[in-house]
Amino acid sequence: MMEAVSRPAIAGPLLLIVAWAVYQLFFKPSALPDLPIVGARPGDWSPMWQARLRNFKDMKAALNSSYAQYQNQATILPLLDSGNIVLLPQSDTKFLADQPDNVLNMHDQAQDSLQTDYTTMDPSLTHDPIHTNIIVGTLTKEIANLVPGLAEEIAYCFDRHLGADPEFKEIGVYDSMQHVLSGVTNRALVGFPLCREQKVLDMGIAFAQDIPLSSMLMRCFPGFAKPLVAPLITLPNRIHTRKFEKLLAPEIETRLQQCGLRQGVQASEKSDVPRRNDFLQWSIEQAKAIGNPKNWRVSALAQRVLLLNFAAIHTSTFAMTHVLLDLASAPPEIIEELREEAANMLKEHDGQWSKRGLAQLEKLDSAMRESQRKNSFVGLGLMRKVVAQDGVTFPSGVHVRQGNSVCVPAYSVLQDSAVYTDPKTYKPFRFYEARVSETEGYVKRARNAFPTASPDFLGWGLGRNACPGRFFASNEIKMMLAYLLLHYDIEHQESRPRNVWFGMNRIPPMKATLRMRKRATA
Ligand code: HEM
Repeated sequence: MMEAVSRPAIAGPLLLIVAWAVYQLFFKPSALPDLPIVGARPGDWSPMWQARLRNFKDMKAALNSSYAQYQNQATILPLLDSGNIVLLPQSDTKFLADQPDNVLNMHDQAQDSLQTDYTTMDPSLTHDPIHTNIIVGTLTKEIANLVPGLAEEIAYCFDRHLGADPEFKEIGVYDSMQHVLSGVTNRALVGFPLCREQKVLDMGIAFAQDIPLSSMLMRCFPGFAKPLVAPLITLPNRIHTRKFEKLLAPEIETRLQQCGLRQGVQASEKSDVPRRNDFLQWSIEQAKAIGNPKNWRVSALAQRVLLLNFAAIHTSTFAMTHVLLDLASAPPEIIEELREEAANMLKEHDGQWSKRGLAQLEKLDSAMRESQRKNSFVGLGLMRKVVAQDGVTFPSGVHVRQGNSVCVPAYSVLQDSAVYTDPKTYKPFRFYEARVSETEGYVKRARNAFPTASPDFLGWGLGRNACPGRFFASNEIKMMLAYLLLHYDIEHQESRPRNVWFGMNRIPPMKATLRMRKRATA
């Protein structure tokens, strides 16, 4: 062993790596402002590194102690896999959300956090995120037209994944909701019948799982080592992407031909070609309108669908899992009240699901928002990279230099008794009651609706980069929940299983189960 290490070919690079690590640890000049370090203790030999380890072990304690000790002051939050982040006080939230992309940049930050230059197969797609424009514009506008198809898919998926057993049986909440959401979401992304192809859905779910895992591993390596380790770490991402492309290719080719985007084939004028109304179709039309052939490559179109599977499926599955666990352990009359609200709405609309009908489910909307308040996966809000050459001075007085990352407390505000009374209790009608007491019209009432992003509620982000899929997600989840409550009984739970922290995010207990049975009447 020692003999091998003493060979110049091994000793040379080894020495370089050790020198680099020592420099990074002890001698590199800090670009960070001089602020209290969350997790550091007097007498630490390397406050940043020891704080990183402590914060990694107990993120909740780190956020709680920072918020309690330094509520009106910025701090440094050292994280094991994401470096040292400047945690600004909540009072800086609005300023942060209002800054343009050339001052504070969300995409640069996401590139760092998700390592998209390595974890996605075609990084040019995330550098030119035109799919986000479709989500902000077309998807949101088309919700009303999509609702009937989504309702059909919800019935199909619940039947498939929860079954029709009249006896109570144990259901893995996270897994079953992930499968249902994958089917329902892909109805809007790729349409019927592709959304019923299990292999398509499996690849979407697998890719959505690859990104967090591979990005976490990639973040552990210094820049120079990333290209060396990436081929191994991201092998599953590549396999799932290629399989997904292959599965979608025939459908994409057909649609490209219909749109006249294949040489020698005229756009189809035939009236028997059904008008598709899904994300894939909008992407092809968008590509045609932009006029750049790189956007209508089969791989580009398929990978944009895959990116949205990543953005949509985990987040919505978390939300659905949380609200089911919350409702199962709330007093049983809550479910009865929500069921009655849904049944009355459907009766009023001749048994048909519609966007207008869904908007009437204000109690259910409130139960969903309250569940997000209690459980949102967003531990740190509005994570942005400082890109302005001269850095940024925040209203709280701290100056942060270019290249550093900033964020504001999200979890801590959602749990703050000065903002939300009795924050530890799940109060399903908290926001409904606030909506009912808002006397000044639509805008104020909308403030308490599930998809509303606000400085006190950062579960969707805030400002120009706030989640563009939130209106779709909120209708989709609401319809799923209403359907589930109307068609299934959920056995009451004495206590709610606890959430877990995964890095800086909070996630539901993945293995939690609930007992459910199909109801005789709906
Ligand atoms: C309950 C479900 C969801 C939650 C809680 C959620 C939450 C979020 C959050 C916190 C962000 C970052 C915002 C920021 O940093 O300011 C985000 C971004 C994003 N979300 Fe969602 N999301 C959900 C569902 C969806 C769905 C269904 C879609 C698409 C159909 C979607 C598409 C996106 C996209 C494309 C971005 C990036 C926006 C950009 O690049 O500016 N999300 N989401």
